[in-house]
Amino acid sequence: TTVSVSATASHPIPTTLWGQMFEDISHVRESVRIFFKGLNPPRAGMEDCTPNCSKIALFNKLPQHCNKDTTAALNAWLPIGESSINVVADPSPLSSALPNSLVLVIPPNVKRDVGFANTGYWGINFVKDTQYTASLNYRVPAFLSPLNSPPTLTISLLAEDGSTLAAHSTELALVDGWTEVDIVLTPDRTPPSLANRFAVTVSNATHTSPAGIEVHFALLSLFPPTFKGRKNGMRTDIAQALADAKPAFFRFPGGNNLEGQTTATRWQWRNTVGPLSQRPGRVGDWSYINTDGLGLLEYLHWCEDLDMEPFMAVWDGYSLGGSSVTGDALGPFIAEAIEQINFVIGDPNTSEAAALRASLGHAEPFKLRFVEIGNEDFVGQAPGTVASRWNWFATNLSATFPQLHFMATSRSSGPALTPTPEIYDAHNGLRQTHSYTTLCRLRNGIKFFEGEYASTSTNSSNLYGTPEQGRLLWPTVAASVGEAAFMMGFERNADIVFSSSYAPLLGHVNNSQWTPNLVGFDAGKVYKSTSYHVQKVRTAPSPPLLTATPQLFANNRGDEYLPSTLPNNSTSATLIWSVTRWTATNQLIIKISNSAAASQDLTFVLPFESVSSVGSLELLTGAATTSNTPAAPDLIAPVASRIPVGTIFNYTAPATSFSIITLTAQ
Ligand SMILES: O=S(=O)(O)O[C@H]1C[C@H](O)[C@@H](O)[C@@H]1CO
Repeated sequence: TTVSVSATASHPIPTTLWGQMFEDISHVRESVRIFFKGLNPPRAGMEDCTPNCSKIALFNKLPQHCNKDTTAALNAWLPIGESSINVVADPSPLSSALPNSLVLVIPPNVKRDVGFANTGYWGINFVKDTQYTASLNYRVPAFLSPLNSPPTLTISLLAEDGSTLAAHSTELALVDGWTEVDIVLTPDRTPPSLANRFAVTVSNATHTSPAGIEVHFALLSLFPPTFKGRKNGMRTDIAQALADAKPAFFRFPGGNNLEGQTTATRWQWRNTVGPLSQRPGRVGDWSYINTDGLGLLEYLHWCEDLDMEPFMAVWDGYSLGGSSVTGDALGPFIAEAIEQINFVIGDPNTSEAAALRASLGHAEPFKLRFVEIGNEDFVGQAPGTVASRWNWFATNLSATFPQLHFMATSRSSGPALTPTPEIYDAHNGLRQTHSYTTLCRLRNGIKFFEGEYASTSTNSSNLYGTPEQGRLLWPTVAASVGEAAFMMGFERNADIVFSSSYAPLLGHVNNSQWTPNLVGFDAGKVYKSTSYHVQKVRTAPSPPLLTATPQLFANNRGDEYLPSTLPNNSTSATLIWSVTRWTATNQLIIKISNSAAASQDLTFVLPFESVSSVGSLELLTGAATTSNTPAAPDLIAPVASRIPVGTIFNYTAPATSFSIITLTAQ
């Protein structure tokens, strides 16, 4: 195949082309940050726990949305010694948002320590000399019978064999009301496994009260060191992996998890900001409870810390259960969206929501240009309701915030919306072989955010089935090579595709509601998939450096597109390429995706006077069905090398491979 390249760029590559989308799916929101968090009380009449609830366990919210006295409310909680533990609606709760407590009952005449422990999100990773920040609240409803000395409260980190890695003891305050304990625990060694525990015990509490003595606990949390030291921040290894992919934007809070199954259980920004004790959490849309310990302000800090701009969604009246609000009834929800936006960009002197932001330490507005109206507002829609809701939201929000760009999330093919959307967030599931043609959209002034795509299955007629039906558990080399081809379609169409993101971004390997995911993780490690290696994209237009750890799309976005011989764009095509240029350094970036089972030869013809004689090659290849998995996390990684190039040069793309060739040409 001969590829002739034009020296005249057809269009720029937008800096927003590559980014990340995030939502609380597969337990990412909590376990990427906290080992476990506050126990939260069930509000009256909360839904019964679904079986999955037992998977949520950890200290988080579990009990909040599970009726008390249920085994689900105690999952991952273990009694220590001759104690019994339970979750109750506390008559004197820590806060109205958290009306439940975990109750430790200390029986009479107990001789040994009693208490409870938590096993974390399928384990807890402790490392020697690392500082873990523990916090809890307790109250002793009825004072212990007069004792010769006050009981001792001990908070400790335990290894699988029960040995103590770190511990801190304080006197149990026999006062009416809640006492907060905040301490730092530093393990004196690294335990051999992840099967470790966070433990709370009470000693020296001997008494003779036949019914036993209760100690109530609430809002317990344990934080590892966080990315950039943010309070209530992100686990450093996961945040670093995401940062290394140099995302230009960050879409949040969903995805399905924005929508709620009902209007009442939608994501509500105000319930996700302020002190953790004031965050009631909600029944999320992926079969488990969201504590909302990671809320709107934490998302915005995340954007600042990774130099990403927010693509923030507002709830638009439609919920996954099929209920939708339309017409005048949308008023309160439009007001809620206006306050949410004002929390991000408003003036603290004129907006209460902006003043709340200032009171939480960020007086300056955050950077915000793009706001999505809902998510996938085409699923199960009563005809036309989305048109009505879009009209209400787009009309009111653009009148209030004329500087913002609003994205529609219904299908651009219909129903017709007024006002005409400037942008649609299109979602493309992809089969294993790229569907390059999908991208040839109408050019009618509309811009596209390819907001969710991934190669999900080897079965093009069943993209979201079971593994037996072809669904991928992990990205495979073939899937990632297919995505690379699809992504080159974004470059070729970057005059109308201004942004794109793979979905889902993250998934806990011990309990995912979706596969494949770009980055997997467990309590101790991060697993970078073959698709993650393809995704890494730089935002800043600076020359790609042949770094020690080769990056693929990262460092290789280029800032303008050079037309070249168009590849065969049938869905059976197996050889796709694109050429972009860094104008600052006259470097060409040639990307080639070969999804065939055999290598394919290409000849590049470059219309430049002088071309470097040696180029850098970053190559991702391997057996088509291989994946990086927890068992073999680094099986497939990009390999950097140098190859001969020139004004005319040949390149053989290996079978099932994605290649990036960088050279200088002027
Ligand atoms: O079942 S789907 O609609 O395909 O769910 C997809 C689309 C939705 O926005 C996101 O939350 C989810 C996983 O990426």
